[in-house]
Amino acid sequence: MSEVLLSAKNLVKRFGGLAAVNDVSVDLWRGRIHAVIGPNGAGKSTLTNLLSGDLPLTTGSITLGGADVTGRSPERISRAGLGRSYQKTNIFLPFTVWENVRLAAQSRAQHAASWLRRATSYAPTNELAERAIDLAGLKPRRDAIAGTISHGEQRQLEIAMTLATQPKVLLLDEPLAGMGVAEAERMVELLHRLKQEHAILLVEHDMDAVFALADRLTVMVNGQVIASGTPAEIRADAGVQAAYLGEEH
Ligand SMILES: Nc1ncnc2c1ncn2[C@@H]1O[C@H](COP(=O)(O)OP(=O)(O)OP(=O)(O)O)[C@@H](O)[C@H]1O
Repeated sequence: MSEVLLSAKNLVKRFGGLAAVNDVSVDLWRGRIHAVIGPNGAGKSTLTNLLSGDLPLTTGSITLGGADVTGRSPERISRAGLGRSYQKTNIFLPFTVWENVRLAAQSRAQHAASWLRRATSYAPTNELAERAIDLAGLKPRRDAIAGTISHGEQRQLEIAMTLATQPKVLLLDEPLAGMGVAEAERMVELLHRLKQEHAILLVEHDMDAVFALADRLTVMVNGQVIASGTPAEIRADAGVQAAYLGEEH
């Protein structure tokens, strides 16, 4: 069933005199992919950093799963259900796919007395890791060393590591960057699968993928939203064509 999992209202981020994000509001729904597009410097990464708590807001508010998470640390926002994949990879290359995902799942399960627990009590963490690997389509590569798998598979691994923390909302920053055609197609299929259970915010430069995937789009230029709507509405928007899409096509 569709529901708003994340709601950001009137977000502003100023760096000195520059409003990198200027009065941006966005709702993320379970079952929908919401893409944010715009030219370089539009404020897409800054917006993502505000939603994840990696940057403090100047003003604005964010609710996640109904709870007000405004001003919370990235760790607390993550625990409240937000999962984020970073452009820069967090993968331990000498470890296997399984070990990487297991560590990600474990990082969430850890608490002060975890060193007292018996190995058998880690079963739920193992299950989480197995499920995340399966969902990310990496089962055949489960025991491969992360440094030996393809670039596309490493991006899938980052998503599996994010899924292992059981997020409700996924923020994906350029998941298709540097991918070949076949890898990109696989990632598009994966994102289609993931949206069934998650709300997804997608920042991506590959416009073919964006228009194939997005249910809603927000177009940013110079920190501001110049249009928001369905892919068909955005395609038909004269302002968007002039400000952004016209540059590309
Ligand atoms: N930490 C910072 N300090 C000062 N200015 C910043 C900082 N981070 C970003 N900016 C500025 O904010 C504006 C928005 O940058 P941002 O990286 O969010 O854009 P973007 O849309 O993600 O661009 P790209 O597509 O190139 O990644 C730019 O003018 C950038 O120079």
